[in-house]
Amino acid sequence: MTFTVGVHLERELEKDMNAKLIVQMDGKKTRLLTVKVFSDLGVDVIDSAFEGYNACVFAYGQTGSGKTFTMMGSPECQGLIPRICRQLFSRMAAGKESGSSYRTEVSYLEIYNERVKDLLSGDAGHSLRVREHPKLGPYVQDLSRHLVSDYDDIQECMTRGNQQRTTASTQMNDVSSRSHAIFTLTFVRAGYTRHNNMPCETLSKVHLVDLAGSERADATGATGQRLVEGAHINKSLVTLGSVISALAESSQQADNRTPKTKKNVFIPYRDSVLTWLLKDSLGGNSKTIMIAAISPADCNYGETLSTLRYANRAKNIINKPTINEDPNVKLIRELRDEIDKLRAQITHNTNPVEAEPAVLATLQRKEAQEKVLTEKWTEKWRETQQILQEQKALGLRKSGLGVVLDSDMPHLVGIDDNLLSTGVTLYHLKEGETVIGSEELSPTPDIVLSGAGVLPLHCRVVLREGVATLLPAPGAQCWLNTVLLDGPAKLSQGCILLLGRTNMFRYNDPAEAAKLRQEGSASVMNLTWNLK
Ligand SMILES: Nc1ncnc2c1ncn2[C@@H]1O[C@H](COP(=O)(O)OP(=O)(O)OP(=O)(O)O)[C@@H](O)[C@H]1O
Repeated sequence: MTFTVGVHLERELEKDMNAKLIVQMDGKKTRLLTVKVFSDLGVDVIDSAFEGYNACVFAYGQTGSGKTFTMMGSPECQGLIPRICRQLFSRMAAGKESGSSYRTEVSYLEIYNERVKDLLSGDAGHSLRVREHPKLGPYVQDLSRHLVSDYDDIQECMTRGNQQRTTASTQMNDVSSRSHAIFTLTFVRAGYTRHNNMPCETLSKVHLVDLAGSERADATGATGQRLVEGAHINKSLVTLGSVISALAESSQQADNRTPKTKKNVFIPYRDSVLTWLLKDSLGGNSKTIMIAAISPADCNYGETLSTLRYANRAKNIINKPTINEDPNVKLIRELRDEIDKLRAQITHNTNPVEAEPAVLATLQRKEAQEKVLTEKWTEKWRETQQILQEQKALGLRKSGLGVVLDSDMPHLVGIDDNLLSTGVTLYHLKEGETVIGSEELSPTPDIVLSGAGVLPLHCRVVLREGVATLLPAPGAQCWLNTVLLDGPAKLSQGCILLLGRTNMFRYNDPAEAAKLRQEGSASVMNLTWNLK
């Protein structure tokens, strides 16, 4: 039997939709033109984040069908997660130019054998508890969240998390994911609208989920640990299936115009950690996309059919996404609306004359309220941006087993002579004056020291145009490179300070150090110290 397949765009509907030809037939050859998954789905996710909607993408399919390849990809061919992150940051860069500000945090977890593990904490072996907040819904207690300010930061998180993820070799896939992984971006966008200078602040949560693959034990040849993992994976995927079916049924009922036939559909979110954590994404306030990954092989016919049935049911779910606006910003907008109406009322003088003083008084009250709220919001956002800049300046990053602090601000690093102390202390010096003393001083000094010989006001460090000068308080013991100071002294890169009898610090000035490195004189300076 022969089939003839004609491929051409002829239906008016297809033409009206500007559809493109993606299947070409040439004799017995069939050519499928590349379908651009990122432009189709990824861009929607980024748009949603910028508009303040929650979004979720999850890849579902049997083991080895390409879920991880679709979501994460490889260094040569990036998947949806890195592409979405990259594009998000390039859009942010454009937005910053037009006055918007952003705050992005990342968390990355895996659900392995029904236990949640933080892929970005130093202690990934430790399992975390899932709890439910009455308003905000399910969340993972103590999950680490990482501030990221550019694509490099986020890429570092992805790489670190992927290295921690549980994978194993099975007969179906050399590097099979044995866990569900959820990469979450929490994205805040704030600024002022151009046309009426209104504060605006929205928050969006974007979950990017790479599910573990469904598998048949006979096909994967799993035994022992792999079999246990497979059982957990399958159980949570069955629950996901039940949740999807129940939600689809509930959505169809909501569409049904005869309310008498409606019954409450129970959604078994809590039957698995995966569905519990994705509760809002699956059936609530989120724009959610399911990617069905299927195998083209005939031997996987049954699994492929099952995946397509899953996807078909998921299609019927109707979510109710809403823009997550900051409550204060919403209040300011409502107040401004009221103020506009009151002003119009006074201008058009539609009310009886005796009502006017009352209207005026209300107007003044609302204006004062609006002013205070706007000022508070502006101050809060300014502080957030300052903290972000300071954290970026602090630049904590992991390097192999070590942690490196890339600070570009002048700072003091504590050198502790207490054998039992284990922490590392770093104090940034701010532009202007940094007050150093004990906690007896009021107001509290910027740097609080304790120990023998520390006066309430011990000294001040004045930083102006990159030059730091230490000014000892009268009678205070301030030693600079073993010399007791009797007046102001300029601090230079690498010098050692002893304040009181026990507080020792090294002063670092990254700008000065970079200059010295360029001049090649760092080695000379080191030698000088050693000789002293
Ligand atoms: N579109 C593709 N192009 C090239 N290689 C692909 C593609 N999709 C998947 N692969 C390759 O197929 C193998 C299996 O893919 P992947 O690990 O993404 O499957 P998976 O569905 O995540 O499996 P599991 O559920 O077992 O984790 C990998 O080696 C991957 O590089």
